[in-house]
Amino acid sequence: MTLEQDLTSALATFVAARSAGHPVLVASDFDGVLAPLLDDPSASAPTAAAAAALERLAALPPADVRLALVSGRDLATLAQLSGAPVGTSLVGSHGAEQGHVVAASADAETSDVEGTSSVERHPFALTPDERATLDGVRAGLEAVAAEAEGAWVEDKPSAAVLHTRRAGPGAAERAGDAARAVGARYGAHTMTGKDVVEIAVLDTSKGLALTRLRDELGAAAVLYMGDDVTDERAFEVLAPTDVTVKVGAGETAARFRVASVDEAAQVLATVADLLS
Ligand SMILES: O=P(O)(O)OC[C@H]1O[C@H](O[C@H]2O[C@H](CO)[C@@H](O)[C@H](O)[C@H]2O)[C@H](O)[C@@H](O)[C@@H]1O
Repeated sequence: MTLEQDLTSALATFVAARSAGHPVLVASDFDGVLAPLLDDPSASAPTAAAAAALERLAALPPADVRLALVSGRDLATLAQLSGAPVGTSLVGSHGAEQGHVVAASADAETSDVEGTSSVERHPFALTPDERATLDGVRAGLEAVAAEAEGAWVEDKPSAAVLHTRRAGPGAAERAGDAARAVGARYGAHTMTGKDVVEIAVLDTSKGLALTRLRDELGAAAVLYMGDDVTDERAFEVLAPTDVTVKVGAGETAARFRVASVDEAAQVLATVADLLS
């Protein structure tokens, strides 16, 4: 598989931007980019090619390249399902949660399957008001799901998500509208993604999270890949000199597009090649 020439050239320019104290930042969404979309979110996993490319990037000197996953998943689930290598920065819940993968320790909160790595989380807590709002939102979405066969609700630390992938098209649309009405009733923050409506009690975005990460790391340039509407917020904050890649169909602010998760893994492998 070969990437289009313009994208390959942009990746070469991207890696060349690094300088002393200013690594490049390779950041990616998880679902639909590293992992194919599935009916059961708990079964998601990176493709073998994506996992191999992440490992190669993580093994390179941090002075040259830093790695980040920026996801709508809650942080613990993202760490567990992605198997992200030690050194990876993690952004969960669309920016509400942050952490990074470290070598395992005895008091680890979240460990990988082999117990070789764990996640160091930045402190995270809701106020009592936010907690009460989240409880109301969750109950509202449960009521919506009860009326739509196949729909169900995913819990996150700062949000609840109505999933409609397994509902029929008409039922999914009605349930989505009802979920957005729940969000409006509580004055919460509503995000519509692929067969999901997420109602969050914190106002965050992948764009804010990526900007914060870029500043923290002093990144010379950023590569970001995403497939969903929520990734547009990340594409929009990046500069024309950064590399933004939309995976799959749909309108986008990204500079480049690849067709599939396999091509997304190829982008990561190409960056690893260029830096090796
Ligand atoms: O930002 P991402 O890493 O892309 O996470 C976005 C959402 O991913 C999950 O839902 C999506 O993937 C599921 C598994 O393939 C699929 O069933 C669902 O239809 C997709 O929307 C996750 O469950 C959500 O919480 C994330 O926000």
